[in-house]
Amino acid sequence: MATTTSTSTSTSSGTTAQAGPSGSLHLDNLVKQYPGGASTEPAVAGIDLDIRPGEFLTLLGPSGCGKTTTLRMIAGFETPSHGSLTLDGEDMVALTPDKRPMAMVFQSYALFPHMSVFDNVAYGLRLQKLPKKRVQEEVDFALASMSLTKLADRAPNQLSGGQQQRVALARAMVMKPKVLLFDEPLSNLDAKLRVQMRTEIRALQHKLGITSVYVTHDQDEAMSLSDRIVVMRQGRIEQVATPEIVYRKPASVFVADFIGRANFLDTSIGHLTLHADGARATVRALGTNYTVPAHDGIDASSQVCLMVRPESVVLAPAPDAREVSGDEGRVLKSVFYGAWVEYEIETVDGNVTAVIYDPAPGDILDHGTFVRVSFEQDRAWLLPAED
Ligand SMILES: Nc1ncnc2c1ncn2[C@@H]1O[C@H](COP(=O)(O)OP(=O)(O)OP(=O)(O)O)[C@@H](O)[C@H]1O
Repeated sequence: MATTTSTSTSTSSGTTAQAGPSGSLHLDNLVKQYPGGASTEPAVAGIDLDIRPGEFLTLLGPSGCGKTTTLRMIAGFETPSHGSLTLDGEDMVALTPDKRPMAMVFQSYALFPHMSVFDNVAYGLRLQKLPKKRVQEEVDFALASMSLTKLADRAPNQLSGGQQQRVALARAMVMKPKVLLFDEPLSNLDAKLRVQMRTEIRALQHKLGITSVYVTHDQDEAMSLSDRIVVMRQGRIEQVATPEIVYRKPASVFVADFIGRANFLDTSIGHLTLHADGARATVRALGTNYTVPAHDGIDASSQVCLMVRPESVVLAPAPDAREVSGDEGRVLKSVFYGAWVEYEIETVDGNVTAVIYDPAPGDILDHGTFVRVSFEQDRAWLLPAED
């Protein structure tokens, strides 16, 4: 494990590991119960995950759901109470963090304050007693990759937060780990820098092809960085899928609510059919019948709710409408954000949020305006209802 205090790329036999196309992580029923009494729920309550070589996987979820504990078990900073963890078939649980071919990037950067940028990045390689020339070459390359060459002689306290995090990244990548672990690395940076850094992290990870596990509670970060997202809830996995699937076909109301914004409309199933590309159900919503894609965990008698993302809501003029009924609703609120307008509309099924992108000049609906409200049925998603 490459951190400020230890090194990476050594295997259990103590030999130097070479970076390769491998990096297949397997978590099997991983449990962590912190000491604190039998009634306490485990922090991680049985996680199964196959992380593919070169994959960028993000653990996402609300505070306290067990993301960091899972990452720390992978790193070796926490010992699992139960379950197994292997990397390319080799048991990791038996190995101390310094023996795991992994490197971690922390939220706090964790740089040595008394060392220059160059020495911070060179630290792990020197511990491995690599020849001086090789250390120079490897560090030069890592610094150049992170646009840090000109800052090589500076101390960490002479750098901005973004630059310090770049040094931490360079220090991790120079060790050529099989797995890179990220613990909310961008949380201390301002919003603009976070966006810039995540682009850099993704580009670097693509280039190096190192299996990466990233912890965040920022859904934009998860969506923009990940090959797959693991949404966690109370120590368990709620869904593992690509960002698009997690957004369009969330496994639960919890996931739908956590990722992006959504309207949830109470409805019931009129008819349910199975197709090659999944289930479809006819439902009644906003005074109209729709045929919508449906979660495969529901049957004709399930209690369901319909997820409609705000950008899938369609508004049309309703000049003759005088009250909220059928598909006719009334604008309660409109907020202009420049690239889009957000409306809150009173409908027969409760208040609905609609987002209209690129509104025409002068085309913003006033409070009290009546509109026909519908949605793009292929973009809706029928889910099991949740309390
Ligand atoms: N060292 C510890 N001892 C006891 N309980 C702990 C310890 N570390 C974490 N916990 C508890 O385990 C649960 C999961 O914590 P964890 O830090 O893994 O969550 P998280 O999803 O990373 O949260 P956050 O986003 O706030 O960092 C929480 O209930 C937390 O209070």
